[in-house]
Parts: sequence; structure tokens; C-alpha cells
Amino acid sequence: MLSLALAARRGTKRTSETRQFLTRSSCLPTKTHWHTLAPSNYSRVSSSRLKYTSTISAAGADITYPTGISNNSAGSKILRRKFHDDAGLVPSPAQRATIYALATPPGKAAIAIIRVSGPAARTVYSRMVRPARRGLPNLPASASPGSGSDLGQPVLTRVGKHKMMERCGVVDCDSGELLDDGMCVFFEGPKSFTTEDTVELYVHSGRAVLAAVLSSLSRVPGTRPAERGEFTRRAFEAGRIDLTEVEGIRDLVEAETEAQRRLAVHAARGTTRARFEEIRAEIIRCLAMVEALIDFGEGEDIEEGVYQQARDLTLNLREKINGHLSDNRRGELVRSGIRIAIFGPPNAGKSSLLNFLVQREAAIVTPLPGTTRDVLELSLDVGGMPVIVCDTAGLRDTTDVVEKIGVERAAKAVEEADVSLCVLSLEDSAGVTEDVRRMLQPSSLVLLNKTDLVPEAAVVDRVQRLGLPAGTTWWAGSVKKDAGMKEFTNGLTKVLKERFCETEDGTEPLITQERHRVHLQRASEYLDAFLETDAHDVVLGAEELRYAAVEIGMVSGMVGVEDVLDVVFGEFCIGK
Ligand SMILES: Nc1nc2c(ncn2[C@@H]2O[C@H](COP(=O)(O)OP(=O)(O)OP(=O)(O)O)[C@@H](O)[C@H]2O)c(=O)[nH]1
Ligand SMILES: [Mg+2]
Repeated sequence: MLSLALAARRGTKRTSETRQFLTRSSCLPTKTHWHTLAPSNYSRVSSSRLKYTSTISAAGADITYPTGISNNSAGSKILRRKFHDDAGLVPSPAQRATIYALATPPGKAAIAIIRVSGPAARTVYSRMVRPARRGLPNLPASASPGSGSDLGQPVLTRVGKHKMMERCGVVDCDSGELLDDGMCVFFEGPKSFTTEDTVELYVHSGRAVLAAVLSSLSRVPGTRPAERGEFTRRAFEAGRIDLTEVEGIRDLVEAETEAQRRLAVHAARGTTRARFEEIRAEIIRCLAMVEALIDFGEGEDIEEGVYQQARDLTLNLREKINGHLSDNRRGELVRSGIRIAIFGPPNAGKSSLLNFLVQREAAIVTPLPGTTRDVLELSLDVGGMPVIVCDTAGLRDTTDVVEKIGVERAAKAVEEADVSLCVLSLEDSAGVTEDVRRMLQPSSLVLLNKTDLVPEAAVVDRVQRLGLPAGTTWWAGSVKKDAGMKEFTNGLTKVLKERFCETEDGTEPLITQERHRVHLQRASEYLDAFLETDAHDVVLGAEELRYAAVEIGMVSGMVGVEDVLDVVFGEFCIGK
């Protein structure tokens, strides 16, 4: 079996892109962020050592930092960036800023948590925290106003034990006045979420307490309020988490249903990243084989059949990726909500069903056909899944201008829905009208309503007379009398779970964001392109595989995702 080490032997012939794949394929420690830089970014300062600089964007400013160089086990050159121990560096403004924010919702509550992250966190600790073990909390501040570094650079102060919660007085940074009796935790960088020194203050959540603490924080030199998602962004930029984990954290905060929570926690814990990484590692394996062929050619140093082996691997991989792509958009729908459009003839009980589902009188219900004119959308939780249910106007030919528009909107809502749910009245002898039949799909679900108005013995006969398409999933019941509705809701939950939650192998869906789908789709196309190349055209084939790997790398944010960062972090709340 060919290894990356074999491919790495090519050293000088290798393009910078290939080098990037090799270095990224290594198992990297989380505390160290690895960058591969284009050759133009470094200059030789001695024969044995290269000096690199790299620039990253953070909080709207560019940070330039020097990086060392070392060798990985495969022998390829990799660059190593260390955090927090480059004592001689002058930090850029973005690095100097120490951010703070209320991490809990504002308002009266037992406890509020205020997070502070950055080099001035130590100053904040020394000027605003009076640990109970050090005596009375209302002693004057030990650091006089303006002491420490006005630039917010780290100052050597005594701080609490790393990760240990301690009882303390929270005092004003200037006057030393006691603001609240609370708790505090100090996280010493890089062993913190952001990799920076971090202080978390636990105080009583009262308007005046929070105002006083936040005001004091704003007066500590080098601090400023955090922007949306800025703590998480710092963690991402420091290499603590990747972009799928960032998305997972955001979704965890937003999760309202059990299915959303489950999906988000997997992403936040790195399972999604690992699954994408597995795919990328497979592509790199194929790439290494093809590149070895470019260097040595089959039959010389390399066993026969390597090209075929790479093709077979790619075929399997493409099938796997396509399997994820044809997943009914399960993951995305669990995040955004499954849209169910209720449709059917007038007076069938559609609005009654909506009210039953949301358990309140949300829609107007009258015995007059044509009551509902517009589309009414409501969110609800069906068996842990987020659902957006839409009530629509009854479908019929009408000369009423307003109702006509309502019918058109109903048709559009059904078209755009993930699930269409038809409500028919068993009392209605007209059966399935032409308007309704046009919209019935094999995947449509049907509720045959008003069983209470039909003699029990006649129900089966009535159902048969409706002439529903074969294979239609249907339930019969009475919304008004709440008869058979338990079976209906259980059945609906089961269908939704089958269609949108469960995968064949029982794993959570891989794609949870449109962004993931786009990159996977492109990767699949590059794999197709590789499979179309000729065995004699391995150079072109290798290029296609390289592009496929880059696409997958973009999902985790390893490669070129600057343009999506603002979008992702913009959806965060402040304090996360
Ligand atoms: N007996 C009986 N009446 C029902 C049942 N479900 C709904 N109804 C009644 O049927 C009438 C029409 O109900 P709606 O929910 O407004 O029907 P709709 O399909 O929304 O009607 P449009 O908005 O006109 O399209 C109302 O008087 C309801 O009380 C049921 O299960 N049994
Ligand atoms: Mg209605």
C-alpha cells in the first residue's frame, strides 16, 4: 500500500497545493494551528532555517505573525504557528483587544455570566476580582487605576487557579467598590475556548448589577464589547475548532427541538468534521497513488494495478458522496424546519386540523366553504422535529377575486412544501375533485376527516369510493371529535422520521447546511472528471482529485472560506 510518505518523497517537484494536502492530512494537535504558505510568503534568512510570515484576518484587522518551520513525520515541510508563547511579538490591534460580553440573556434571573477573553483578562481579574480567600471583598483594588498595560498587553498578576471556580467579590476596577458577591473562573490561555486568557464572572442577573459590571469592564484598558460570535470566531481562528464545529455550536444555541439538538451536538463535538475528514483522507489516498505514478510509473518502483486501485477507490467514494447528496435534504430540513402544506377542497376541515396540531384557535373555522383565503404558517414540534405547517385556501373554481388568489397561493405552497397533506371530508360525496387530484402526489399524505358524520359501517365503502391513488398513505378520523387523531399524529411522526431523520445505517445525516451540499456536489463532479480521464493522463487526473480534496477541505474551513465566515458568525448571538 502506498503511503503519503511515498508521495512526499517528491519534495521539489511538488506544487504548493500538494504540500498543503500532505500537511493537512497529518493528525494535528488541537493546541497548535498549522498553516501552509505559498512560497512567495517566505524568505530565506539562513541556509538551515526559513523565516515565514503569515497574515490572517481577525475582527476586521489583519494580523501578521512570524511562523517557524519544522518537518512532519512524512518529511514534508510544514509551518508551525504557536500561540501565546511568542513573548517578543508586538500584537496587532486586533490581537490586543480584550473582548467582553454578557453570555446569558439580559434580564432578571438568578445568575448572569460575563465572559472576558484576551490579553487584558489578567488585568480584569486583578482589578475586578477579590477572591474570598484573600480577605474581605470590599478592599480597595490592588491595582491602581491605569496600572498594568494601557495597551492591554498581558501583565503579570496573580490570577485564580486555572479552571477553578472561586467565590469572590466583583468590584469596580477604579474605586474598588463592591459591585456584587459572585463567583469567578480563570482559564489560562491557551487552555481556554478562545485559546486566550479568559475570565468568567458569575454575578446576580439584575439590571443594575450587570450595568455596573459591564461599565467597569469597559474602563479596563484594552477592553471592548464583543461582536456577534466573536468568542467562537477567535476559537476558530486559533484552530481550536473547525467550521463544522462552529456551525454546530451556533445550531446548539438555536436548537428548539430534540432532532435539532441531536444534530447540532454531533457537529459541535466534531463528529461532522471527522466524517468529512474521512472523505478527504480517502481522496488524498487516491491522489497519493496517482502522484506516485506520475513520479515513478507503474512497473518501476510501484506494483502493478495502482491506477486501477485508485479508480476503484474513487468509484466507491463517489457512490458514498452521492448517497449523502441524495438524502432528501434531511439534515438541512431538521435545521430549518420541515414544511407541511395542508391542502384539499373547501370545508374539509383543513383549518380545524391546523388548530388541532398547534393546540389553539390560530385559524378561523366556519361552516362556510371558502373561509380561508391566505396561507397561514405556524411552527410546531412534531415528535422532536421542527415543522412549519401551512394552512391553505380550499381548492375550487371560483370567480371571487380574493379567493382565486388564495387558491393560486395554495397551489404554490403545496409545490414548495416538503410534505403535502391532503384533507378530505368523508361526508362529501363529490370524492376527490379534479383540482385536488392534480395536486395529489404518490408521496402525499391524506387525512380522511369527519368520520363522525359517516356511519361506522360505511367508512370503508366511502374510502374506496374516493378512489385515492394506489399506495397513498392515509388515516381516517374526526378532527372535531378527536377520534382517530392519535393514530394520525403517531403516523405522521413516523413518516416524518422515516423521510427526514433516520438514515439507512442509523447515523445522523452528514449534510446539515446548504454550504456542505455545494462543496460535496462539486467534489463529486471532480471525482467524475477524474474517472473520465485516461490512464495515460494521470497528471490531469491528479489535478481533478486535488480539486475534490480542496472542496471537502472547504467544509471544515481548512481552505479558503473567508467569504463565508461573516455569514456564519453573523448568525451568532453576542457572548458566544
Ligand atoms: N362534524 C365534523 N365537523 C368538522 C370536522 N372537522 C371540521 N369540521 C367542521 O367543518 C367546517 C369547516 O371546517 P374548516 O376547518 O373551516 O374547513 P376548511 O377546510 O379549512 O375550509 P376552507 O377554509 O373553507 O377551505 C367547520 O364548521 C368545522 O367545525 C369533523 O371532524 N367533524
Ligand atoms: Mg380553512
